[in-house]
Amino acid sequence: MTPATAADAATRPGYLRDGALLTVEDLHCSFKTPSGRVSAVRGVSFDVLPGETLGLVGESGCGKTTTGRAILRLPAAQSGTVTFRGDDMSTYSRRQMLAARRRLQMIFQDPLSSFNPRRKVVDIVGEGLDIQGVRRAERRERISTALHQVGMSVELVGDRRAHEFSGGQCQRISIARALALGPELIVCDEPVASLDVSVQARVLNVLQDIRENNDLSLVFVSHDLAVVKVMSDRIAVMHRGRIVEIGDADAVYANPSHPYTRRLLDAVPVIAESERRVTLPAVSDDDEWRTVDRELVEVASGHFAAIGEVVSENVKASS
Ligand SMILES: Nc1ncnc2c1ncn2[C@@H]1O[C@H](COP(=O)(O)OP(=O)(O)OP(=O)(O)O)[C@@H](O)[C@H]1O
Repeated sequence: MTPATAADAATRPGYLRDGALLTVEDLHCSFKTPSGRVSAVRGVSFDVLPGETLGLVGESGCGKTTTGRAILRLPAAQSGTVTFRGDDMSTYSRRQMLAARRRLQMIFQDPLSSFNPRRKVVDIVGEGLDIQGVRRAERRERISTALHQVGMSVELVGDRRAHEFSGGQCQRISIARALALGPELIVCDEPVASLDVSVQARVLNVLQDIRENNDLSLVFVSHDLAVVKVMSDRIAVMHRGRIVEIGDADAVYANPSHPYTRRLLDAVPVIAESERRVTLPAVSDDDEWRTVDRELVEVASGHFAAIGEVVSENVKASS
């Protein structure tokens, strides 16, 4: 996106790039509370290229979730612009916003709070398709493909109710629901934070696979810099409603410029290259044993010793 005027060019942060799929500029969000207005997001700007993952990281309460939700107007920001494929969505009507949901989706931290656990899996995954008025045959096909992409079979799980599944499986169902519409970008809000340690890596793997296979862009929100680093091409570090540092994930990791980023990094464990690949057990009947990046397991858990024990036990049991 090119600035329209000289004044725009002067105020536009230099790190925003031409050709971005999503551009967020000078976003401000606040909430009315009994004790006054809380300013949650204070002038946040970033962009995401096609196929790129931007990690949005920072401590609890710094405004990550509010930023992620504002992209989809859940709720809308007080001011600022969100541009998708060159279109300023801040000016969209409800109808236009509904249509945009085909291209922009969101995955929430707790899957069970984002769908009715008593519904059948096919109906949960088909929710967005129903809202968009997708025809029956195409609906069936899309649900089947989306479930397949998260490692589930519509024949095996389609007619079962969501409450019959584990937390990790429910998160995979919610990923399938987002995928069914064929989005170009998904905002993932702490997608593994509510999951058991051993399941987190599997869900992160599913996200990486679908991202690669669908050439998807992700905005990946997490309080855990290590998880974000594994998932992201680029990282934006948020502190008290502002982005204090943004850049290439490896560069931010190797050479953080902000003291707050350095503080976050100090909490991240380091893993030797030789110990990187491990095999994880299946977590459900339709899963297979799978070799994953140990860093994913480790950073997802933050408790490497515990995971190491589980992994070696399972490796032993299988040999
Ligand atoms: N609906 C709301 N009403 C009032 N205040 C809110 C609301 N949502 C968020 N806030 C406040 O806005 C600030 C940013 O919250 P937000 O949830 O975006 O942060 P976060 O970085 O995602 O933290 P967490 O990971 O804990 O959710 C916090 O001070 C929070 O208390």
